[in-house]
Amino acid sequence: MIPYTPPMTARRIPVIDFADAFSPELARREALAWEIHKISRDVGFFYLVNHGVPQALIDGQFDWARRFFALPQASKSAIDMRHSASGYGYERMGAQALDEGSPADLKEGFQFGFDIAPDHPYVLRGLLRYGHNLWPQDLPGFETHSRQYYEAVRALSHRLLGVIALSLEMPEDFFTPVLHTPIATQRMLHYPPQPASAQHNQIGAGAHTDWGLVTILAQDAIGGLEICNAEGDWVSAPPIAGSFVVNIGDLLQRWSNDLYHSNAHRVCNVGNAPRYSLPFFQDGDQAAVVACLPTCCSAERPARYAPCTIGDYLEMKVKQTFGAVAAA
Ligand SMILES: O=C(O)CCC(=O)C(=O)O
Ligand SMILES: [Fe+2]
Repeated sequence: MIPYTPPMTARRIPVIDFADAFSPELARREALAWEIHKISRDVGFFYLVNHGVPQALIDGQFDWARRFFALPQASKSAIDMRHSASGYGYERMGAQALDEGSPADLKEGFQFGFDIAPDHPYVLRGLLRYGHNLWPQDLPGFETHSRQYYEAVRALSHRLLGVIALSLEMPEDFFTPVLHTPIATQRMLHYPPQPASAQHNQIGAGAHTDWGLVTILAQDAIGGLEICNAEGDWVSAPPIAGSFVVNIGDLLQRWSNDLYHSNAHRVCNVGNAPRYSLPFFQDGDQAAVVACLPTCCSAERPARYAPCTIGDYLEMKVKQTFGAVAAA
């Protein structure tokens, strides 16, 4: 059992060396898990270095992001996510308000997901984020490279969730069945410099928590990501070359009975140059039920949430953050 203690206040986001995750020695993986345990109970955000994803692959994906967003608006609009039965494709500027009730975010995006057979029951049932990827017609090579990047980061998410399972005193393979047919979404985001005409509280990405299990974010050298710590202070997460920024999502917070924190964060691009980022969201299988882990509850600390499926939770969040803007 992991007894509850209140979160501490982070002033800066810690850097985790992930090399030991690849060690054949369980004791090394467990020591790493303990580091992740402490951070996840505190700020729920960390930088990951020595993560095993080749830098050339990351740099290449940023190059493709710049090329994609430089396409004519008509090419991007032709694959608008509203044309995809599961919400993949191009997200036009102002389509989403991540901070519910705030003005629309000052970002445009592109998202794609798990490559699943078109006759898979999840696709036939029209479930959110299964199948129906949309790719631009006039950007040869984009899909191939994006798929390579996706598979490398997806593999990293599996290893990370193995360590996270250990960190919660669960078997290392606890999440494996949940990762077989996942909602796993790669987003590519473009934030123009914050315009003088922005409305009150209108920024690149409004304050929000991430919804899934873990997020693995590559950010370029521009900066602008900020994270809310346990005291409610916003601390910046400046770019660190070669790192990913990893954070715990809402579903893991629920699974761990609030032991781990899915912390709010936001983006404001205050400089003069455009900012690009590549967040990957590992959310797990829509059918998986998220119910308090046995290691995270006790008579003194009963389960705080009713069990829910991953699919139901994500569908609610999509409606909240896209619905409000679409209706406006
Ligand atoms: O662009 C970033 O750095 C963060 C984006 C983000 O928080 C999100 O898409 O959930
Ligand atoms: Fe986020």
